[in-house]
Amino acid sequence: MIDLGVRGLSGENKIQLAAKFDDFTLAVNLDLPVRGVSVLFGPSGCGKTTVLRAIAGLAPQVRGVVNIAGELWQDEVTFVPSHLRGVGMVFQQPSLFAHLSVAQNLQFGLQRTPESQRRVRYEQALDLLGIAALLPRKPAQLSGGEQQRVAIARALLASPTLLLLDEPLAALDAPRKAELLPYLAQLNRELNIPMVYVTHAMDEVSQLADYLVLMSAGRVIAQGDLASTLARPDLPVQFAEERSTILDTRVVELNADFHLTRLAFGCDGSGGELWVPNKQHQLGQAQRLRIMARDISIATTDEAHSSIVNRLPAQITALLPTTHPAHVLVQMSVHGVTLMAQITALSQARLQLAVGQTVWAQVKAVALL
Ligand SMILES: Nc1ncnc2c1ncn2[C@@H]1O[C@H](COP(=O)(O)OP(=O)(O)OP(=O)(O)O)[C@@H](O)[C@H]1O
Repeated sequence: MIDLGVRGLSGENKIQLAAKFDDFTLAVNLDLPVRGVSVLFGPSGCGKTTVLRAIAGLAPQVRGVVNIAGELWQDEVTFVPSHLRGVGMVFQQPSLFAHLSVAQNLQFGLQRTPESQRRVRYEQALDLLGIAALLPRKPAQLSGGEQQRVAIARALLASPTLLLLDEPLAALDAPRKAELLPYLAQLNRELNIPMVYVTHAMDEVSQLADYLVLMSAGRVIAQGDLASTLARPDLPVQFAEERSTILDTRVVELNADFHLTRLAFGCDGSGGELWVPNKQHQLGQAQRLRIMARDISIATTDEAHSSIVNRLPAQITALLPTTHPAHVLVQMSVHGVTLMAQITALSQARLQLAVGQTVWAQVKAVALL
């Protein structure tokens, strides 16, 4: 028997799963927040879909405990059937009813939940996913991205307790994907429906996740809130390239002369500022950024003649080893906001960096999310 280690189930979204297939063993223990987007991220075949299917009640061969929002869906003696779990599912392929119009497909979702229990209004779903103009069309008359938006709206209209999304953007080309991502981010902000989202695309993770679960070979390698999980110095080698700082910033200046936008971050925007290329920004707008640890270099003086625009005064708070001995992680505080740079141990020695020292963090590239 597989030891599930089912102990101390105190939180509301506790998921402990175990399964043994031919050459694959799953043993995961998840503690997901009851709000926001939890992303399961990992390489192909690591077990993400199996976890999602088990949460949905579609993988009876996976044993364990599924306890969502205080409701026990599965344990050693209980197995609530899938249709009674109140989950919405969105897959890689939109799976709309081809013979029905968009409006009829949406009605199908709506009718799954009695009126008194509906938490998502029809107009709200149309609006959130921008599909009002598509209502009379049949799925064959929609682009892949439009079909997926309809599929998401249909799932939402059933007012699920939990929305499960299995690589919903994987079948789309880059422009369609870029078109759909903001809709997903908006759903998270506007609706109080927690989502578990499976992907192996890091751009989706950093744009959507509140909580991140890193999986490898049927196991959970790390889990926690997005920013602190991506910043962990002990990320195993297969995730080390993803090490980064996530910054929530606000647009404070639009510079037309150089086509740049100035972003402020930290408490009340007083933590520091970064210039990024213009991208239809609006003053006051919130903007999430991802800065890869390898894209920050360090100088011990203010290199006024450097071409790097973004130089932030910072204090070193920790020097940490990584999984590769050639590299060192330099953790720094910029007015209380933590930034992380990955440099070589050689540079650390040459610059004689030490905890407490004031340095200049030079940001080479910033990904706007
Ligand atoms: N019912 C099953 N019987 C046998 N093996 C299974 C079963 N379900 C899943 N597996 C195996 O479990 C492993 C994990 O599969 P899963 O689809 O969960 O991975 P994944 O991380 O979602 O991969 P991908 O990103 O490619 O979709 C695979 O090796 C798969 O073949």
